[in-house]
Amino acid sequence: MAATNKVFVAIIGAGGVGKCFLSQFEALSKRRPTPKLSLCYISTSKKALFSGDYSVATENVLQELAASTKSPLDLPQVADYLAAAPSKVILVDNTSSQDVADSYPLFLSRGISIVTPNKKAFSGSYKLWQDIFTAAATSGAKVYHESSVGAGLPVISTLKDLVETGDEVTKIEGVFSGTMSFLFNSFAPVEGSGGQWSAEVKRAKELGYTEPDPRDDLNGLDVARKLTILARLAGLPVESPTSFPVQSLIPKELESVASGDEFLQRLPEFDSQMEETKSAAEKQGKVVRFVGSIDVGTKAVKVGLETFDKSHPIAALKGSDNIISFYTKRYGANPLIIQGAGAGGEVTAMGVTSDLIKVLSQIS
Ligand SMILES: NC(=O)C1=CN([C@@H]2O[C@H](COP(=O)(O)OP(=O)(O)OC[C@H]3O[C@@H](n4cnc5c(N)ncnc54)[C@H](OP(=O)(O)O)[C@@H]3O)[C@@H](O)[C@H]2O)C=CC1
Ligand SMILES: N[C@@H](CC=O)C(=O)O
Ligand code: NA
Repeated sequence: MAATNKVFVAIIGAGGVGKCFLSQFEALSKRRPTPKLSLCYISTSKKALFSGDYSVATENVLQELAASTKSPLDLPQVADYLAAAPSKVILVDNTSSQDVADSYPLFLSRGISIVTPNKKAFSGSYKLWQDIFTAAATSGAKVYHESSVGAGLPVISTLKDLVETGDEVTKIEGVFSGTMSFLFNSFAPVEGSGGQWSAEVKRAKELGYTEPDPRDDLNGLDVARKLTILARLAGLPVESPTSFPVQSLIPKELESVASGDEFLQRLPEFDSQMEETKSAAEKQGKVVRFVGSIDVGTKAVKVGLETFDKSHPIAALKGSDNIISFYTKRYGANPLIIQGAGAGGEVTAMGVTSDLIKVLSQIS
């Protein structure tokens, strides 16, 4: 393959993760002069920066974006614009948008590679999953999504390595949500009395751990999406994240509130419900934690609350830590375990940036 001396990068989404990605991208561009990384498009849901000569300055890009009078292009227009670029293009999707995710087959079929922390494409319908990987295989464009599970922790790459080297994954289990980990570690700690449930939820949002709408974490769907992705990579064609049992921590009375903000405002009225769950575990000398598991043999996937002895590694997690155990034929009774921060802008952006580096090494 002829060496490509320039690669264009398009970014959709400039929120908590997107901002951290931008600063990592700028530093990477300085560290790695070849191929030259050139920003050619950036947008939020309301504003965009792009130009006929495919050149967008990275200096003060967030201020320029905020001041821009240009609206984002429609997704098919973005695909046309990027496909006509005079060199290879990598699209970075830093949104949680289903519409953007649904367009991956289009982008990939036009030769545009994708890196993303967005779970929606890989945990939507099984058909979307197949369309994405078929489009990539056909066009040769690459698609990487390490931060869609465990943020920057090497969860997806490890599972792919296990499968591709011929190991047999029998079970995957652990704590897959940075938000849920933070909430239970601070609300029901192994030592001390812990905080107020609703106040901890607000803190998790302020710290950038939650999904844009924190109800997507509390209803268990975020963990269900991650398990759907891992199950599919392990060889189970799970149809969707709602095709197996998922426990929601949304109080019944708040299921139909209109917005995430109203939900957060009213959540303190229901703190007693989580206090009861916590006390029931305490009476048995245990703590409660939100976990998930995939049993590959029986095809059973589940997500919900479980109680743990205080000495259990899951009970002893700190901050937003995830812990993910892979049980495989080669590793036998002692699983391969990955542990560390599972949410937060910088650690998530790190997974996106490292995916970008992987794609660069394959297309340039
Ligand atoms: N936060 C974390 O710790 C982790 C996050 N992730 C994933 O990373 C992604 C980003 O999360 P986060 O940065 O926290 O979310 P934010 O809500 O902070 O940012 C989302 C960004 O995407 C933009 N956006 C949303 N929809 C569209 C659209 N249709 N077109 C263009 N731009 C759009 C928003 O623009 P506007 O502001 O105009 O709405 C905003 O700039 C999500 O998929 C999340 O699941 C994964 C692992 C960990
Ligand atoms: N909201 C998610 C973010 C990472 O995927 C979480 O809390 O784990
Ligand atoms: Na990861």
